[in-house]
Amino acid sequence: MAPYLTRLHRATSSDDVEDDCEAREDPAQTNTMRKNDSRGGWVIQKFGGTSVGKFPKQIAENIVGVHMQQHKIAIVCSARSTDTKAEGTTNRLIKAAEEALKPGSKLYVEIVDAILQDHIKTAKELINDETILEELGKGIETECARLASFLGAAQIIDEISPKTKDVIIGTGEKLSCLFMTALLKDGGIDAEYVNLENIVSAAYTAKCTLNQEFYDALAKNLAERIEACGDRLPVVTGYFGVVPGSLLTSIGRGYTDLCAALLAVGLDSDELQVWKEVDGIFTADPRKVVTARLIPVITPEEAAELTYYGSEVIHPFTMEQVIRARIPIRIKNVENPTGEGTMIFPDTVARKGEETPSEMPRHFRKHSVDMLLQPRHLRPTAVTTKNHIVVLNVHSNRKSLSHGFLAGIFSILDKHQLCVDLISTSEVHVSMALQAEIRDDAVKSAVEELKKYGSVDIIRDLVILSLVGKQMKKMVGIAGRMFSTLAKANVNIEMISQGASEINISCVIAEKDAIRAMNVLHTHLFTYQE
Ligand SMILES: Nc1ncnc2c1ncn2[C@@H]1O[C@H](COP(=O)(O)OP(=O)(O)O)[C@@H](O)[C@H]1O
Ligand SMILES: N[C@@H](CC(=O)OP(=O)(O)O)C(=O)O
Repeated sequence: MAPYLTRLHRATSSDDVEDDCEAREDPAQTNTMRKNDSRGGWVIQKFGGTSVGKFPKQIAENIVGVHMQQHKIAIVCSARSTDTKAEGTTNRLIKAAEEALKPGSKLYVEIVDAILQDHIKTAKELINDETILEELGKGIETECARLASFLGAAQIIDEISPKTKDVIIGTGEKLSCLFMTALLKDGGIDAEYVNLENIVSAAYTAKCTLNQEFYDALAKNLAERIEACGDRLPVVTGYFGVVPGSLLTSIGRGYTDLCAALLAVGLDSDELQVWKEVDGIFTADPRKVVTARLIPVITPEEAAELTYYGSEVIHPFTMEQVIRARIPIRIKNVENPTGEGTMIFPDTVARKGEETPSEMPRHFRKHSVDMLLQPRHLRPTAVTTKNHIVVLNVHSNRKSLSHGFLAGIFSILDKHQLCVDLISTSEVHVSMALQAEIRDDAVKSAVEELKKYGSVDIIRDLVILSLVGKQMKKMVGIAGRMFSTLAKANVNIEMISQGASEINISCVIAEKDAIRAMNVLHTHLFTYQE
């Protein structure tokens, strides 16, 4: 048995962790700590897992500590990743859940122990105050013990439902926030750990769907919980409990962004800041295109399109919530806190079918008049690629009418939970591009079933290459220039899709050509055309 399981005895629920933290507070000490009592409005700061893992001191001292001079701050954190997200706590927790389902496997105990050791080691390295460190150690051990017994129970009953999986991954955000709360207190900031695992009532989840009504109610609950912190700085778990459907299946990875967005809405914040390890949104992935430039302002539609097509800068649900409430989102870099970052900002022109806003939203008036006045040049906003794509080509055997043909194909994809990123059809032929990285078994099973509609071929090792930009609808011939530029660079195009969205032109090309294709498009299409 892992050492923490023998040492831990009393606490079985995470409420005990919070009770412990409350009970041990020394009033004399908290009186001398810095308060979250600025007269400015609320700013919500979201920190991703790799930022909390790599730069916790920088966050506490140079970001939270500095911004609380001007604003009331609430921070929302994801589970720690000390190196990459792929090796981070959330992925380890998902692995632990899978292992628990293997009869007799005890690997899940080792994974939980590794998570525990990792958090304890970092705590010891960074926290100086003995009392704060001891309290944090207990909190970490309690959470890990609870998780181990939960996984043990799952192994006995041989079942982990999607909701159980949500509870398991939630441990990552709880550990991360216990740690950040302790670190802030150690640095003299009066912080309060806010565990959201019970913020959604079970009654609500049973009868509701994940719709706007649900988000509105949740935003209100979140705001009430944060207001209850008074002048303590809230450190909020990006995990917000069991939601209708399940967190992983209905919202997906990156849910902390959405949590921060709802909090920003509930508190009617001045700004939502999403802190990352990149200066903001660039005209192309800066790791792949060295000449990529930082984009100062981008519309929510463009940012969402970039996220769907491979530049995963922000969870797309986030934008909708925050922009509905007309709150600006700013992407900023934890390694360069004074940089301006990228502002996600709706233009004042109405979208199709929507009313033109009669005046600039309140928060924008204050922030960005200068930016709005800057001329926008006629050029695409960004180029992006989405990796690990397969294309399925289905040629009908003409045994059903075309409407039945497409309906049948989509019901098979739905059954295997496969999501089509791009599609191109004729009456008897359909080509679909989908992401197959973690769903390869599902793709294989779907292909077998699709054969009843005709011959199916599958092409692998592809990427979707997309040009994204609001200005493109005014740029006559942009699609032609995109494809002729690719042709001159000898890049073969497997499939084209244009027109589904007027701000995106996409095609599918071989993975081996991806970086070269992005670079030639960036060189040839991203120069100014006044
Ligand atoms: N257009 C883009 N602009 C900025 N970053 C991009 C873009 N496309 C892809 N990226 C990549 O997205 C990553 C996002 O930043 P990072 O803070 O590391 O992510 P996370 O918060 O998910 O850990 C960066 O590594 C960057 O290279
Ligand atoms: N831990 C979750 C939540 C999250 O939002 O992560 P990040 O902010 O690091 O993308 C995940 O890995 O999906």
